[in-house]
Amino acid sequence: MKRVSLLGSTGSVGTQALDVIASHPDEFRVEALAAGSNADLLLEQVKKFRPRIVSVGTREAAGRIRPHLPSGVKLYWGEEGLVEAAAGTEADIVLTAVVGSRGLKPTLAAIEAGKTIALANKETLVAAGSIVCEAASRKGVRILPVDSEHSAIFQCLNGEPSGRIAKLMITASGGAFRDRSREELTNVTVEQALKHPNWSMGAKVTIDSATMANKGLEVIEAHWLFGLPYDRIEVLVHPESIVHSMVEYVDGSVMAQLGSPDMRVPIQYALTWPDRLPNPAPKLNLAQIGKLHFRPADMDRYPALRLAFESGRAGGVATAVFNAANEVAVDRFVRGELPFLAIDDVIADALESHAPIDNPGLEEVLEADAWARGRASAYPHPR
Ligand SMILES: NC(=O)C1=CN([C@@H]2O[C@H](COP(=O)(O)OP(=O)(O)OC[C@H]3O[C@@H](n4cnc5c(N)ncnc54)[C@H](OP(=O)(O)O)[C@@H]3O)[C@@H](O)[C@H]2O)C=CC1
Ligand SMILES: CC(=O)[C@@H](O)[C@H](O)COP(=O)(O)O
Ligand SMILES: [Mn+2]
Repeated sequence: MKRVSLLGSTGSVGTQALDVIASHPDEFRVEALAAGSNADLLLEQVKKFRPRIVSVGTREAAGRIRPHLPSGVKLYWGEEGLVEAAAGTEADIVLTAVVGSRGLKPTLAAIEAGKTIALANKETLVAAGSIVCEAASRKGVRILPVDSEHSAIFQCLNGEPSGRIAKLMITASGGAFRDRSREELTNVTVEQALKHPNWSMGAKVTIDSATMANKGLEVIEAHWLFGLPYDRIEVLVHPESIVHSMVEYVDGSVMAQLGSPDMRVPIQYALTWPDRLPNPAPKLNLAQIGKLHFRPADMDRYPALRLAFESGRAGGVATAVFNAANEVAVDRFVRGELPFLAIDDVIADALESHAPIDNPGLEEVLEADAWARGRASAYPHPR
């Protein structure tokens, strides 16, 4: 039986992870659940999965949930609560499914405590890939990908050494506005941007899909997970989201992983690896789908993707700046403070004006993240 701590249990990945866990009750036991403010759903989850530790985002949320918790369940809140849920239990594996670079400290704490990481929270690797990977390798801890593309690559690699890989091909749906030109994006609404063509996901990653900042984050995530330079990571627009990514080997052979666009498959694979178990996701019917399409990603159409490659190549704190500026820009777009196209401008502005630092330590990454948040928050509101 694997013992699991789940960070972000009330979100899209979190709830699907609990579906997977509930469908294999003899395989998993939930040690900790951490969420932000959705106290009602968290309480339901606590009653069903009986974790030993629960954490919520704020003191207020803790006050709301406290009177209803079963006896014996320890309650924490805030950044320290996330760290406690990640590292303060007997869990074997920590599934990190919070949004944003707030996942960094708990992930590092879990690694230091020797836990296997099932990583959905890609922003953590983007903000501090070298620090996280150094810690994981020093502690002998595995980071198992949950993100669908990285799970696909992990499955295609199947343990092959990196010397045999020619390149990674990461597929991208093209997001909510893939059939529009850039000129047609001037007045798009939040509601339109939240309509992903293939996946049902949380708001932030759905907006990131529409700008392709998500693919940019995933390119950087792949660089750290699989150790390939950026010129051997390619992005292909694949509108059907059936091929989740591919690996080309040095002999020209290409391995692809296919499946219905359903996150329960990669979530479960990270939890059961190296084993596989039945999964309730709909099975693929290729005869019904008939055709699959691929085209190169246009960096002028999707500046956030170009900026992600540039920040990845620049290294140091540039990717932390890219990520933090994007988080703030998306939040400001969702709150109606900025137009959709300004998201790219906010990221570009932060990257142009940041102070580069090579080989940053954790404090320097956190400072760069905070600086970029301040810069992006002050980016002028259009008249
Ligand atoms: N959704 C998907 O299919 C995929 C997502 N990912 C990645 O996985 C991560 C999660 O995405 P997704 O599930 O869509 O996001 P959601 O927005 O659906 O969920 C986010 C989770 O984080 C919790 N949270 C928010 N603030 C805090 C806080 N301060 N402290 C603790 N928990 C907090 C939320 O709690 P609450 O709701 O209670 O406030 C919620 O449980 C992201 O990094 C995303 O890029 C990767 C691949 C696919
Ligand atoms: C399901 C998943 O992994 C998301 O990150 C997905 O990749 C979003 O789709 P696109 O970014 O390809 O639109
Ligand atoms: Mn993905």
